[in-house]
Amino acid sequence: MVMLNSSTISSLSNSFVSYPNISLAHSANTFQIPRLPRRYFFPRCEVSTKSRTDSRKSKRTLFDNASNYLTNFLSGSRIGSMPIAEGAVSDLFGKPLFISLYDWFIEHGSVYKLAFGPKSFLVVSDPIVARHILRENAFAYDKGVLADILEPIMGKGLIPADLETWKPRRKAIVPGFHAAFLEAMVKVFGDCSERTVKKLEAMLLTAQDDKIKHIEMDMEAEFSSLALDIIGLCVFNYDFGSVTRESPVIKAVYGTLFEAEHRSTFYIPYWKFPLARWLVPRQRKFHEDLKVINECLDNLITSAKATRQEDDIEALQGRDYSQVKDTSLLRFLVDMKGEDVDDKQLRDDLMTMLIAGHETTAAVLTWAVFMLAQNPDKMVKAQSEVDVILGQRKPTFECIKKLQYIRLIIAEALRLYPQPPLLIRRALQPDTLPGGYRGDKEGYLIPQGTDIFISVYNLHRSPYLWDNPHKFEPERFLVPKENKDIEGWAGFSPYRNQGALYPNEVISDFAFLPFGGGPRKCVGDQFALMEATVGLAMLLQKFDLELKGSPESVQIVTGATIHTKNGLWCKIKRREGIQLENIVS
Ligand code: HEM
Repeated sequence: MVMLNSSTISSLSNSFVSYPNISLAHSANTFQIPRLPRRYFFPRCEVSTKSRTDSRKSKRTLFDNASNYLTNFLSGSRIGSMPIAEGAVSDLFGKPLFISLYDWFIEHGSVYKLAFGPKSFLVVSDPIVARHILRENAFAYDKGVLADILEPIMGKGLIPADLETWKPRRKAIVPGFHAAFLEAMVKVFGDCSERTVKKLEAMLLTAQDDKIKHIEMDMEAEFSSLALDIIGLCVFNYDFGSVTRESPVIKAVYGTLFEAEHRSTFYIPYWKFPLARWLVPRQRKFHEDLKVINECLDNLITSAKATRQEDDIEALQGRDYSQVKDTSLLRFLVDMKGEDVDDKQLRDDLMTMLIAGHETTAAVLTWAVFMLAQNPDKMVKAQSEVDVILGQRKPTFECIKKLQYIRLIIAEALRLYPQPPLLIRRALQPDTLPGGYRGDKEGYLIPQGTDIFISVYNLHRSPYLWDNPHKFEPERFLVPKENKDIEGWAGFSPYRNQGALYPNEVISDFAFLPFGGGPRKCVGDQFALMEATVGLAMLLQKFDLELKGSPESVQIVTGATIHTKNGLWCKIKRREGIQLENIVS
């Protein structure tokens, strides 16, 4: 998934959006975008622990109130009465945008307007408003600037697709993630995770020869390879084998991901300049990478179409999924239609899955290990569960159902580090947002073209919705959160009472929405959750993990996902008494 950060905010103002000027609440000293020194034009922002000054508060003057009033009057809407976080651009640098948005959420409330220069953005950290935008009035919004960034890479794939393209494609793709398919995919998750485990084991054995008891590994890089292999096999039945080797296709995939990330974090939409693709070296490389992947995907599509499996088609049409031999999504999409699917559309769909499903899952595993390493008691608890449920076996679908604590660790990692931390929408028509739980109870009328960030990060760490919001407590999902104060929010019911394997946005009434919600909710949610559960369980089955340095030394950067600046370096030891060679299916 691709998210926006500070500099993309600026690129929004750079023209590809036609947006009514809904805020006049900036003054000369806050409108600094054009004067940014060049050093700010870098793609990533590091977290800074430096506390923010309160200077903005004092800048809220009569002028603000007047401009609020004027905006209100001019737009004929109530948006002007919304609290405003007005920014000096410098506020946004030195830490990721989503962290700044959290500070402003605490200061200004759960729906506020972020005014930068001539642009305003609504920042939503309210479950009732999020539910309205994502579910109740979902088709009144599109993906706004996100679609502009992703379209050159994903074409008309599901994420950037306009509503007309999206509807039939979503209908075609969703059955490919049917429970019976997922059950079959669990085997792929186990086989791929086993490769990672064996790689670590082989390195440990070599180290042992030199009397070294542990190895030091960047687990973020390992999870990235693991997730790439899994997505390749499950989506288009292609074995990248990236855990153990490099190839031009793998390099091209990483190159493309890097470019997607760079675009999401750069000030100027440079890829839109007419000659950029020939003149700018990184653009040339990007187009070469894209060509390599597209050729690979085209070959896979041609081959899938040429080898249509009659039995599989019958089984698919009779919904007898257990009889289907090739469970990859590509096979499903080709066979299910029973007729030629437009190759370009198919390629866009596959490319979207590749990008949407790769880094996101790798990031969940990364942050789960990061948190576990700081909570050794919880690591021991998780390992005990793995020992009891799995012993020395690889997980099956039935085992996943029993690995409750591992599942909750994955959910808790997603709560603390949602991927992406912001969801992006643009109003296609005027809309009335419901009243939030803090601030204005009457809600706001927003004009067409309003750009919105739904801050999943803020919702997941909201002190109004969670006890100890910043603490790693997987057990929290077992306890109901009674709601006495927030009108219109149903509160939180324990996930297991609802028959769900994992907590979700429904049981938390949009307080926990790691996969979004409503019609454009992630199609791969169960896939990703099970994949992460299997990967984590198999790692803990064999190894103890410790952070190599202090937790503070693991710096956060944002791009496509929340990830680390220099990797998640861990010390890895084999667990006492565990013999890796004994893994059985
Ligand atoms: C932990 C891993 C993952 C996370 C956290 C995640 C998160 C999300 C989120 C938040 C959205 C909604 C975006 C929005 O509303 O703007 C989304 C959409 C989507 N995701 Fe995922 N995702 C993950 C894994 C996957 C996987 C494994 C796949 C496919 C194999 C996938 C495919 C998609 C697609 C196609 C969409 C667009 C759905 C639509 O617009 O209809 N995701 N994802």
